[in-house]
Amino acid sequence: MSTRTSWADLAANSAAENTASSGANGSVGGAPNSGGGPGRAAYVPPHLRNRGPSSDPPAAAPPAYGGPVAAGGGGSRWGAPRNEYRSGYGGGGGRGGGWGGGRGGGWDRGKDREVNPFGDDDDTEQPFSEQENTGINFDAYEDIPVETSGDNVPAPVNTFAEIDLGEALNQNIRRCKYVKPTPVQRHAIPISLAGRDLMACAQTGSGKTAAFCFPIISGIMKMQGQTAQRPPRGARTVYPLALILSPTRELSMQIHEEARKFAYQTGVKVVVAYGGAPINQQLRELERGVDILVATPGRLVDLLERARVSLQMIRYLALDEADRMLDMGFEPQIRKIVEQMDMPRPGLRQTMLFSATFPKEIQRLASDFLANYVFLAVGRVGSSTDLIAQRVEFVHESDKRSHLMDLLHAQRQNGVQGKQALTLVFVETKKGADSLEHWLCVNGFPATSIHGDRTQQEREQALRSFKSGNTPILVATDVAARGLDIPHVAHVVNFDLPNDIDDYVHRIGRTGRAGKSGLATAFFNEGNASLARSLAELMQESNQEVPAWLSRYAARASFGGGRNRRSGGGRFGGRDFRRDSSFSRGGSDYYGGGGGNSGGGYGASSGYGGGYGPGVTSAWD
Ligand SMILES: Nc1ncnc2c1ncn2[C@@H]1O[C@H](COP(=O)(O)OP(=O)(O)OP(=O)(O)O)[C@@H](O)[C@H]1O
Repeated sequence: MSTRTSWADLAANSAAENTASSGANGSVGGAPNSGGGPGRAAYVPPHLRNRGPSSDPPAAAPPAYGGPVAAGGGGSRWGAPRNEYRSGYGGGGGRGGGWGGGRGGGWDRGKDREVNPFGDDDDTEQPFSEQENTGINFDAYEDIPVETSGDNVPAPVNTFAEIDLGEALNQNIRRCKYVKPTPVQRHAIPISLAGRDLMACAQTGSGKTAAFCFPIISGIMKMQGQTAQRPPRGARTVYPLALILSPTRELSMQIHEEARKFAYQTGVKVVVAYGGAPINQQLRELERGVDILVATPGRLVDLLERARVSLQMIRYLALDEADRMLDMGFEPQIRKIVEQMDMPRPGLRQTMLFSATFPKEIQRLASDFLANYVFLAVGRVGSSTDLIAQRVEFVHESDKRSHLMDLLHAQRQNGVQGKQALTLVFVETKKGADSLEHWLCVNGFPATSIHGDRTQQEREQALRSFKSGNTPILVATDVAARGLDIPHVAHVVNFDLPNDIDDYVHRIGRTGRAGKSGLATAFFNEGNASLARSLAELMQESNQEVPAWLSRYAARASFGGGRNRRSGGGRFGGRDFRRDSSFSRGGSDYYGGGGGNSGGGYGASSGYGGGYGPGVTSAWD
């Protein structure tokens, strides 16, 4: 295909950038440019993997992905078992509500034993100006338009130093080598610190996790000097002060890892609970004390029903991937957690919703959870970043495998100094993932897979192996589409395109993160006609070259009324649904009319919950 040369160049550039700073990725280097060279883990075909105990030794190596629960074996990081709420910890630190508590107060006894999540025990302080997060190109974000709406929106800041986050947290920000806030952080952090509810939409990879973690950690640090009222206490019930919900186990683990770094030596304890892992270990970890609970909805409901967690003391609620959390698949569970248990009402708690996409219908649903909130959009709602070069190639279903092989061969040839760039390949079904993985391995391309039919241990092992470069190709269903921050992913291939353009945005967002560039290639054929228009629009908006044939598909399509209209309307501005006078329930430009779009409307699209039959992507936990 004529795009081949330019594709290869792009892949090489993207790979170069994504491997340039791969000091932490040393295990990649063993087999220069080789797919299946010596030293690779022995390949086990998918059909043999679920038999008997997994060949993966549990937590044999320091897990790149959390293993926070399994890693608890060394005893409590916090020393003596903690009480569950703030008052139990003050211990008379007695500095009042100010920052004294950040370093002082009754927490010191536990801090000494806290595992250092940075692994840099020398603790050398660096000023903000003398460090950098390697490879971050902040200029890439400078021109992005920002829109806020709501009453009395607090002003943005330009530096972390301007924000009163507390010294212990500031030190962790320096340890993370975050020199200055990303645009979403510049706006969202002051809004949250001012106590306002927030619905925030910002591009993939632009630092949303820190944007909701910093104010939560900082707020809890401020509470440390205060005396909270003890709730009437069940035998072993714990009372977190903050709850962060996310749709997948791996994303919850990742948020936990991040939050633990940000909270290091602040005295704020972060615990994670997710399905597929033994609940007893999670219960033990909770019993040692929890300020911030990161969880997937299913496991949290379980904990609530066992009365092991109470939400009575929640002051902060954050929904990451909030549009996903409120679509038809998850909404009932989220409503149960937020509205039907003992969580304080909107206004009595602070609620933050974050995502890269926010369809208006979901915005409307989400507003039930918020009080007098600020709407923040960094870039257009649901847009993708220009940092990702997007390619769409017309590939018949029967040619997809050989086409993928061509891409991978080209990529191998352009591999940079023996370091193979990571490639993430999205497919529609779990069976499809297994079979493509098998085929790739048989053909000399070490691959692994992640999907809902694999055990949690297998999922985590697959991610570790991918991240380390041992298996530089990961075949995934949508379970890996959102939120995962995997360094060095140079190329995302949409082997099967999703039905929903927002899913496409999240998938390609696994590359081109934190100012780095990336490449996304999609295989398009007649079966994807319903996506043509929104895809062409998205590409145009992100300054990508739209192939003429795709424009023809887009023009031909009378699919405009369906779900695949771009999130939030067609121009910058007016994307807060409260501003859109034409918006009303059931009459939105998203769900009305329908046109013959197979992906259109609730229920029909795989992106919207229902119908998880065997072999069908059921990505969510
Ligand atoms: N201020 C900062 N300076 C440098 N790097 C940052 C900064 N903030 C975040 N990062 C890094 O940027 C990367 C992406 O951040 P994050 O995972 O929070 O993105 P996101 O917006 O949540 O993406 P997604 O929409 O895919 O979930 C992470 O590796 C994070 O450590």
